[in-house]
Amino acid sequence: MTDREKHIPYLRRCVELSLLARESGNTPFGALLAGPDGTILLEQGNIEITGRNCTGHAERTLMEAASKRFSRQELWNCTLYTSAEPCAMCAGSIYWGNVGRVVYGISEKHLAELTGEDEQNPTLDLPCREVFSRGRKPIEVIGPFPEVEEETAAAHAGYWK
Ligand SMILES: Nc1ccnc(=O)[nH]1
Repeated sequence: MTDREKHIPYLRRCVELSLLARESGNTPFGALLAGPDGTILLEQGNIEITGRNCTGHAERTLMEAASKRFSRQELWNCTLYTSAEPCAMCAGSIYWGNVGRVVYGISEKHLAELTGEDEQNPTLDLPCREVFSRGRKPIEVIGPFPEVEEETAAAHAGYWK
């Protein structure tokens, strides 16, 4: 198995989490935190609607939980997996939370095509690599993954107006 292939089961789990979020009345996004040995430490779906919280994106909510549970040094050796590329807010929380690696399924550009003109997700056009490039530490970013594009997009099918 190549290093790239090792990420795919985690991204598939993020898609499952995105579907669970959708079933629970939220937008279809899911994220998880994996430790240095690949153990899944935390899982999180989007909670912005049921939580009535505009910052309830899956990744930012995951980072809040992660920073309560783990030290900054521990988080630097962890990987945040997410169904869709983190927005600028979530990239900020990953940066401040000190997670060293991000792996995502579909790009923000692709997400913008899926969400279209829907006011509920006015997708930003600011790739997370650009956000991290203005920072003071080298956060590794891997994505998009064409291998999971279809199933990730399927979790959004019929959701956005
Ligand atoms: N990548 C994401 C975009 C929008 N909402 C989320 O929870 N996650």
